[in-house]
Order: sequence, then structure tokens, then C-alpha cells
Amino acid sequence: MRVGIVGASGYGGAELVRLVAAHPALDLHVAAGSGSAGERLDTAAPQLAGLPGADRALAPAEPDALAGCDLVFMATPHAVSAELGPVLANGGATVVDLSGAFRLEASEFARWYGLDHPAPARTPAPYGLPELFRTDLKGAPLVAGPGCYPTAALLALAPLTGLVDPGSVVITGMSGTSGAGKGLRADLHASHAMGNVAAYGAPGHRHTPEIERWWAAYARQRGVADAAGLAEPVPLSFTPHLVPMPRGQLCTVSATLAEGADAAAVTDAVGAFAAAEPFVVARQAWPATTHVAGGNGAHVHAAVDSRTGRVTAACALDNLLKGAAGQALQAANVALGLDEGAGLSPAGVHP
Ligand SMILES: NC(=O)C1=CN([C@@H]2O[C@H](COP(=O)(O)OP(=O)(O)OC[C@H]3O[C@@H](n4cnc5c(N)ncnc54)[C@H](OP(=O)(O)O)[C@@H]3O)[C@@H](O)[C@H]2O)C=CC1
Ligand SMILES: CC(=O)N[C@@H](CCC(=O)OP(=O)(O)O)C(=O)O
Repeated sequence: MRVGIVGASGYGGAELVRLVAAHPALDLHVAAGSGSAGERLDTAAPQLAGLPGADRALAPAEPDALAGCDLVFMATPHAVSAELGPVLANGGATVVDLSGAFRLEASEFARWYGLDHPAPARTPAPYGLPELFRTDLKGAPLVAGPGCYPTAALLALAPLTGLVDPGSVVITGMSGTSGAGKGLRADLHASHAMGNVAAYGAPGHRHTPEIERWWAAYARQRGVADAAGLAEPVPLSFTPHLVPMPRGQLCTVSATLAEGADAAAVTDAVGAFAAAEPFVVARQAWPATTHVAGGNGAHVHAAVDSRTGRVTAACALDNLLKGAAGQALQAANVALGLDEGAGLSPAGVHP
């Protein structure tokens, strides 16, 4: 199957090049970029040097250059994905987008991203979190890759559906600096970011409505939305933090136990959820980013504080793999009817 990767010169796209090279059914057909178009792929992304085809020149990110691709990953800014994704899907390719372009209804997208959507009929696209929406992804022409924080938050929250009061949910997110992409920004400057931890973007980070929307959609799909208090998306608090490491992501969720729920129910739900999933591991200890870096795994754990009646749940993942490129490949495998785990491993690289 011929694959195009738009944004192959960026962090997420280069990870996709690496993953596709090890996939049994996929071949890299086109690697495209913008400012780096015309440059060698292994010059723009030297970590790829030595892979077959890494010496090719990056193509421009245009439909003509991507003609003939059966599957296209878009690891591009949301404004680019919103324009180009539908054109490629209309041309017959399966498109898996890593940006926020297709995760929300067009009206919500305009509100949170400040942009009128050029293809509102394509929104929201099937949400590429196989653990929650596997059935919706089968045969999907265009998949909305989840944000990295929503992936970790939703994998921690999903088993708690019906066991916690949704209005009490407080999420603390922590991301390594690669979560912001390869562009230079003042708060990513080494003199500021190293030896520093700081919150940013709260309240009102654009991953907030994404977590709210898809948690409620998951509860509806399981037929428990009314009982879980999720008939509609419920506003929750989300605060991201930038931490001084290149990759890795952790979300910690705190919420009040619902009436009738207890610690055993929480442990059982988290264990059962993870046991059914090839890339989710229920740990008996608090997850750590260092154990998931380099793999497509998500480590989860939850505990109840009987003193406060609150649950704390956490999920750690690699923002560039389970939070972006790995998850996109997992979703593509499902969309195309391939083995969901093809080309992916839950194991991380440590230390
Ligand atoms: N980093 C992360 O942890 C996560 C990122 N995402 C999302 O994935 C997408 C890619 O992120 P990431 O890899 O980090 O970003 P990077 O900034 O590292 O890379 C962006 C890529 O997009 C290309 N690009 C930029 N502008 C254009 C344009 N106008 N037309 C075509 N291509 C363009 C760049 O090409 P060039 O360099 O040649 O100019 C580059 O290859 C973003 O939407 C991001 O929000 C989602 C989940 C997690
Ligand atoms: C550290 C950092 O800046 N992280 C990014 C999240 C990256 C991501 O998942 O982006 P999209 O939703 O745009 O795809 C942020 O907070 O905006």
C-alpha cells in the first residue's frame, strides 16, 4: 500500500516515516514538506538517515505530488490539514490527520481555533482513538487523530465512566517540549524551558472541548451516558504544563467518586479496560513517562483516597507516538482493515 506523509520534515511526520519503514504492508511513496520541500528527507530529519529512501527529496505538500497514494498521513498545522485533507480524501485516499482540524464540529472548531472551517461537512471526522471508537474507524475515509493530552486524559477517564461525577473532574497535563513541534518559541528556548516547570494555556486550552466532547460520545456509545451524567459534554478543568524533557506526556485526573462506587470498582474497571487493549497497560504503580518513551504504549493506574472520596487516575504516554504518530498508524491499521498492531510495539525504550 502506497503511503504519503505530509509534514515528514516535522517531529510527528518523521516518526511516521520511521514507523512506516517497519510496517509489513506499507511503503513510503511520497514524503512532503513545506519550507523544506526540495531538501533531502534525511537532511531535514537526520535521525532517518540510513532508512531506504531517506535520501529522497521532500515533495511539495500539494495534491498533485500526492497522487497515487492509498493512505496519506497529514502531520501538518491544522489550517493546512483542514484545506488539504478533504481534497485528498475526495480523491480516494484514506487520510489520517494528526492535527486538530477534524476533531470538533465546525462551529466549535471556529470558536476554539479561531478559523472558519473550509470543509464543515467533514467535521467531526471519526476520532482516531481505537480504544474508545474502534468500530467507527473501520473503513473511514478521513480520521481525526486525537491531541496528545486528550489521548492521555481519555485513556485515564474512560474506565471511570459512571464511577465519578463528571462535573468534579480536574485534569493536570504535563508535556515534554516536542509537544509543541519543531518551531522555535520563546517558552521553548533552552534557557527558559530547561530547569523549569510552568503551567500554560489555562483556562481555555483547546484540548478542553476535545476531551469533554469525546468522553461524552464514548459514554453515549456504551449506552451509559444518562447514568454517568454524560448525556451532554460536561465542562471540566484542564491545565497543561511544560516540563523540561524532549518527549513524554502525563495526565493526572482527579474526580469525586460517584454514589455507590468504591475503590474495588475503580480498580476492576481500569484493569478490565486495559486487559482488552493491546497498547494500554494497567500498572500497579503510578505511570512514568520514561517507561513509555519510544513505544506506542499507554500506562494507566488509579487509586481512591477514602479520606476525600476522590479518585486519582493517571496515564503516561509518548506524545510523539501514542500521542501522535503511533496512534495515527494504529488508527490507519483499523481504518484499512489491517492488523491493528502492525508496525507498532507497546514497549518503550528505557533509560
Ligand atoms: N508534537 C506533538 O506531540 C503532537 C502534534 N500534533 C499535531 O500534529 C501536527 C504536526 O505536529 P508536529 O510534527 O509536532 O509539528 P512540526 O512543527 O514539528 O512539523 C510541522 C510539519 O508541517 C509542515 N508544514 C508547515 N507548514 C506547512 C504548510 N503551510 N503546508 C504544508 N506543510 C506545512 C512542516 O514542513 P517544513 O518543515 O518543511 O516547513 C513540518 O513538516 C500538528 O497539527 C500538531 O498540532 C498532534 C499530537 C501531538
Ligand atoms: C507542549 C505543547 O505546546 N503542546 C501542544 C499540544 C500538541 C498537540 O497535541 O497538538 P494539536 O492539538 O494542535 O494537534 C499544545 O499545548 O498546544
